[in-house]
Amino acid sequence: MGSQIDKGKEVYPTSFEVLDDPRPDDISLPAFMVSTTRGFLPRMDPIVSLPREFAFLEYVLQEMPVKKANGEPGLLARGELGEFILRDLPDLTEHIDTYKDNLPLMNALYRDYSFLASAYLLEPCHHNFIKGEPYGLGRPVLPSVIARPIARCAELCDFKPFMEYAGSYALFNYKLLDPKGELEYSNLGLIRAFEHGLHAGSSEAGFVLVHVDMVKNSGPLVKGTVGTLDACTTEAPRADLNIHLSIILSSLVQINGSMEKMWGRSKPGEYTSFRTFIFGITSQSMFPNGVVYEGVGEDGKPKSFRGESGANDSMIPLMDNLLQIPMPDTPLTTILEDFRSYRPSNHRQFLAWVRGRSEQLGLKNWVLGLDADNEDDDEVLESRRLWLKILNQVRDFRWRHWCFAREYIIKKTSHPTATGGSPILTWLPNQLQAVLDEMARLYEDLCQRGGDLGEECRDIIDLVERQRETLRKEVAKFCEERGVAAAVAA
Ligand code: HEM
Repeated sequence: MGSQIDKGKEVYPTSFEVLDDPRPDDISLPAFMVSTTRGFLPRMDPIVSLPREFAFLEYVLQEMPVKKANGEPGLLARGELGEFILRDLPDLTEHIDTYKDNLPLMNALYRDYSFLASAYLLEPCHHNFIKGEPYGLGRPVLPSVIARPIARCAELCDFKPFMEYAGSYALFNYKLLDPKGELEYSNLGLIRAFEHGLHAGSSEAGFVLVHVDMVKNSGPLVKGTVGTLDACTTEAPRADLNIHLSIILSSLVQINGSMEKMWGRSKPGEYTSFRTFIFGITSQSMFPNGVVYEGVGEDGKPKSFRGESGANDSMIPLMDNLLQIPMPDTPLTTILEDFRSYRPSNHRQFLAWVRGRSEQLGLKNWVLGLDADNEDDDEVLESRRLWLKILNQVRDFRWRHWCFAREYIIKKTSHPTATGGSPILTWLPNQLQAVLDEMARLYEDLCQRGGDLGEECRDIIDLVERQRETLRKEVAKFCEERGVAAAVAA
């Protein structure tokens, strides 16, 4: 990564090395580095076995789930995890430094301690939930036997000392059932779970593994993005740019196709029960005063972190940055920006580089041919169609996502905040609305400039108009029912 461009408040790296070879055996590099082959997945499949010094940690994690791998009820089912940890878990922090040069292993330990931390903090809420009561309060203090080691691993891996989406719950938590087999859905299982996730076919496993299955397709998304940015700086014919845009488009079609399978792989009626364990501290009623990390830091002040959320996945933010999708200046967008810090640092830098580069090059105007009138008209028209179709995939993702939120969460619980701490009724619509607006605005502008964008783009824009109206009505209805101020403009 090169030096930084300071653009107002924002600082962007001026260069970034995307790996072609993810170097899976190199333990000196962080587990998460962006590549054109594995995209945003870790460079290697996640580490499953821990060194012998951590045998007790492994034992607790296997005893912990509501339903253990052998089908018997575990510590969380009996409400005994907290007591067990306080009584029996040794402080293993000193052993971490023995392995500190092995960064993928540090990532595995970070994952494992973050599972233990969330299970410990939220165990009381789980028991309130299964009695049909509100979540009540989580535990306000994380004991030093968890707080010290998670803080150390997180420091070494550059994560927050709390469960994250990529580094822990989702992207570093799958294993190949047949280690010699392929990375394909039928060959995937979870390494760690809270509820029934150690069982194939459970909704908890399906929820996590659909994310993995989608991100598996992100290599071409990365490759197409880099190719598009490069095409803007070379004398290559515009047809080359259109090839890179087509690669992005087909990758997104695959990603959305995989996402659609969520409905069957993780049942809407079963989501809220394992979800209890992935809530964060920030903006949650369960932790009104934050959480004290015993034995960490000098001041003993409570800490607060956002919870695990797909919002910290990097694929859609990559498109937001490349396509320069304008987000409204609202407190909801501030949350979107805050989510940026909950990603592997290499993902963060890549996204910042794409954002800076796209703006610096004036990519949107160039791809859409808005500044020049001496280019090959057919190829420019094709670039415009591809840009709209890529935006349409971002819309498709966010629309489906709104449907997930409606069916898996809003209709099942009145808890007002999502796991990442965003307001459940208004936050996803904030970004979906922004994409719909951008598409409608661009289409109108491009039509005024002349040239036929074709039947497919006309159909896309018809759908955009219908969804804008449906979204507005749905959000208004839910907000009225729950006494929340609607954020999606009429
Ligand atoms: C049953 C399925 C799902 C549910 C119920 C769900 C729920 C949510 C919720 C409530 C949020 C709001 C942020 C927060 O946590 O505070 C969110 C954000 C997000 N989730 Fe999911 N999610 C699901 C599946 C997925 C999948 C499979 C992905 C794939 C990577 C994903 C990626 C995202 C992204 C990118 C955002 C940010 C959206 C934006 O920028 O507009 N989610 N999710």
